[in-house]
Amino acid sequence: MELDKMDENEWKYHGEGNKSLVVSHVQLSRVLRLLKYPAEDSENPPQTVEQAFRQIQNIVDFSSNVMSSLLGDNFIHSGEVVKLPLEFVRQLSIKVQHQRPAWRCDKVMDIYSGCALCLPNLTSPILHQPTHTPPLCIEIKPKCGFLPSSKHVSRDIKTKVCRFCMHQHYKVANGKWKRRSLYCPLDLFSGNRQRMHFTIRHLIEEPQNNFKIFKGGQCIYSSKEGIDDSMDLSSLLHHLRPYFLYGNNRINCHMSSKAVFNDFIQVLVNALLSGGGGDGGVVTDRRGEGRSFCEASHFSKERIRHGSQGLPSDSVLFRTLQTQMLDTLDIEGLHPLYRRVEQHLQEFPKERTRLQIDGPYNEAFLEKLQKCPNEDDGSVEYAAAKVHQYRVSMTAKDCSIMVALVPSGEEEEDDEGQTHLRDFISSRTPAFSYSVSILDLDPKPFESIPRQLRLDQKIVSYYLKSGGSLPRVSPSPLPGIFNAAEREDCMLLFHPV
Ligand SMILES: O=P(O)(O)O[C@@H]1[C@@H](OP(=O)(O)O)[C@H](OP(=O)(O)O)[C@H](O)[C@H](OP(=O)(O)O)[C@H]1OP(=O)(O)O
Ligand SMILES: Nc1ncnc2c1ncn2[C@@H]1O[C@H](COP(=O)(O)OP(=O)(O)OP(=O)(O)O)[C@@H](O)[C@H]1O
Repeated sequence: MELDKMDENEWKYHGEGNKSLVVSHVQLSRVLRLLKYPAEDSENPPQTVEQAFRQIQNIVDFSSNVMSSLLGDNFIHSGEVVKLPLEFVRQLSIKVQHQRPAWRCDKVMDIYSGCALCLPNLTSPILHQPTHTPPLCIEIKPKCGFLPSSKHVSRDIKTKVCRFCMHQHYKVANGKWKRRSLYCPLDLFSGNRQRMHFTIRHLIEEPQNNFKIFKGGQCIYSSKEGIDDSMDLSSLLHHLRPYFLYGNNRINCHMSSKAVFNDFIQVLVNALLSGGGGDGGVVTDRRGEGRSFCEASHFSKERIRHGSQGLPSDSVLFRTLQTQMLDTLDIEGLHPLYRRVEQHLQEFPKERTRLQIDGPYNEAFLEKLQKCPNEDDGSVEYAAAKVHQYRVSMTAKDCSIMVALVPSGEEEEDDEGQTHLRDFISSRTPAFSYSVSILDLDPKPFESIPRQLRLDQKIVSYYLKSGGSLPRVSPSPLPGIFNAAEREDCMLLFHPV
């Protein structure tokens, strides 16, 4: 890729979140992640070129020096900052505009700085030959997987119902989504295959911004407001079926929809529980079962046939959960420490640098949060270290996991000669090679803490006010594939491995 000869025709819209817009190269396995600004700032860039460059370099440093050490560097691709020709960026912005979802257009792409983050395209991890089956990539934004146990938590409900499940009520009431998702992160992070299987079905039913599927680098399944969901599911089934025809099925070409989805979910669960992130231990997640069950989950505990195995300590889910759990005080216990730092900075603004409030995100930063004492000694250093820990946990609560699956025997080297696809998932289901990555590991700003407290209060009060603690009704729009009987007894669909 020659940066001085960039051609917008070689790039296409790939996706976006709240802060960045991503374009992918039509041939190379590369993406560019560009910053976004509020639309009202579109006439005047809110930061200088140097500031934009620093912001993206901070993202790279935070990912490679801090998050990678906590999550396992084999899951992380930090990328590099690139400086692009401004004309290319402007043409690109015009080209992608009509493909952007309307609800994301309150922000515009940064066309002023020319700075971007260049990353491997995790949705097309290998340069597959057209004759080979394209890889399937599944992106999950799992959100917070534990219930707080901090003594600072003022509302009992927070220790019983997880933040995601409570937040769903608030999001639907505010019109962010039309329907509640019945996905529960505590089920996904449980390590119990039945619970994981059950909750992934709910991700498929109502993906919102938590679930996407790519085939050969193209998004084939995601939340699309206004589109008939059952049509979307039929089309997904059409895409998935060829991957799951095996043994006798390959010969007679028949497999029920239910069996296709079951096998797909089973392969995904296997990949999520497989190792790759570190020391290779077997099972070390010792959370008490009581604390790891959300009372709003639709999965009933009585259904558990096999006791929870916990998460393998080198799995992506274990590493993500451990990092999320650096939030030991809950936002309610953290906020007074944030105020202590804030007041200190008002008095001594130059201390911002020494306390590394905005970075640099280097080894010293990592050491500060890892060596933070257990007891509060009243110092600003203690408060800053707890805030650092909390911000790292926020990143882990908001990141996404990408699982790439390639039917076995089709793994190849990528354009850098690296073989990302490792191990082998083989059981009664078809065999896949896989790779697991974590994306969106940006540092959360220091200033985001007060917003976190306000949002927490709003979510909890709305949940209590709206009677959200009542048993949840299942509003399935998808008869035929996920019908009521299936939901009632997901156990019938689950094949233990
Ligand atoms: O606060 P939350 O839990 O709603 O998370 C925000 C996400 O909303 P979600 O609930 O996942 O739909 C939100 O995602 P969406 O824009 O809703 O897709 C962002 O990821 C936001 O992070 P940032 O401000 O862009 O760095 C996220 O904000 P942070 O809390 O990570 O700052
Ligand atoms: N390296 C990558 N390879 C392939 N696709 C990617 C990559 N990075 C991001 N994407 C895609 O682009 C989308 C938006 O990227 P990302 O989540 O980083 O944006 P964001 O604005 O930081 O999100 P958020 O709303 O969580 O703040 C992702 O959901 C993913 O589908």
